[in-house]
Amino acid sequence: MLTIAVSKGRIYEDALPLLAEAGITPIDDPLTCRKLILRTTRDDVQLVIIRATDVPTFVEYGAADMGIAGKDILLEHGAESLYEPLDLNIACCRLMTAAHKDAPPIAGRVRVATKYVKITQRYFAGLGIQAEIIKLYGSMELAPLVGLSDCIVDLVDTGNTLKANDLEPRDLIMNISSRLVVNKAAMKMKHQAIQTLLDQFEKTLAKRG
Ligand SMILES: Nc1ncnc2c1ncn2[C@@H]1O[C@H](COP(=O)(O)OP(=O)(O)OP(=O)(O)O)[C@@H](O)[C@H]1O
Ligand SMILES: O=P(O)(O)OC[C@H]1O[C@H](OP(=O)(O)OP(=O)(O)O)[C@H](O)[C@@H]1O
Repeated sequence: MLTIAVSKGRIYEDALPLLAEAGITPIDDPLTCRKLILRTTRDDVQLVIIRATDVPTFVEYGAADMGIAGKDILLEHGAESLYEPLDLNIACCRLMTAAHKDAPPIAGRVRVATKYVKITQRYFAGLGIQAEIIKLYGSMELAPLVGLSDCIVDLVDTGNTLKANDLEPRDLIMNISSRLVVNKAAMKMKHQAIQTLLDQFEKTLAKRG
C-alpha cells in the first residue's frame, strides 16, 4: 500500500486531475466524509488530506510514503531529509515582501509579520537588514494596517488581497509551486511502485507542457 499525504485546500483541488491521470481518484469525498484515510480507485493507494504544514512531517517519519506540498512549506520546514523528485507546477504563486502603498522602502530596521519565520530571517539577513519577526498564522495583510508590523512576507497570486488592503508587493523572495516529496526509506523499500507513479506523473506534466 502507498500512502500519499496531500495538503488540503487548493493544492488538493489542483492535485486531483494529476492523481486521476495515474488512476487515483478518492472514493470518499473529504468535504463530506469525516474519514481521515481516503480509499481510492486504486487498491494499492490511499490518501491522507492534511494541513499543509503537516505534510513534510508525515513524509519525513514515513507515516506517508509520498506527499504533495508547497515549496514555501517545504523550505520553512527544512525538509532536507526528503526526496523532491518533481515540481508539479500547481498552486503557483510568489513569496514576496509587501507593505502599505504609502510606506517608505523596506530598509534599516524593520518589523515583519509572517508565518514564514525561517525563510524571512534568512532573506533579511542576506540583505543585511535587521528584521524583528512577528509570527502569525494567517491574515498577514492585516498587520501593517493596524501597526503591528512595517511589512509582511506572504504569498501573492493575483495581488487582489494586497490591493484590497491598500498594500503593494515589494520584493520577490521566490516563485512557489507544489512539489512531490518522497520518504527516503520508502523510495528504497517500495521502489517499483513509487517509480511507476513518478513516471505517470511525469508523463502527465510533460503533456501539460
Ligand atoms: N493565493 C494562492 N495562489 C496559489 N497558491 C497558493 C496561494 N496561497 C497559497 N498557495 C499554496 O497553497 C498552499 C496551501 O495554502 P492554503 O492557503 O490552501 O493553506 P493555508 O490556509 O495557508 O494552510 P493552513 O491549513 O495551515 O491554514 C501554500 O503553502 C502555497 O504553496
Ligand atoms: O494574491 P491573491 O490572489 O489575493 O492571493 C494571496 C492570498 O492567498 C493566500 O491566502 P489564502 O487565500 O490561502 O487565505 P489564508 O492564508 O488566510 O488561509 C495568501 O496568504 C494571501 O493572503
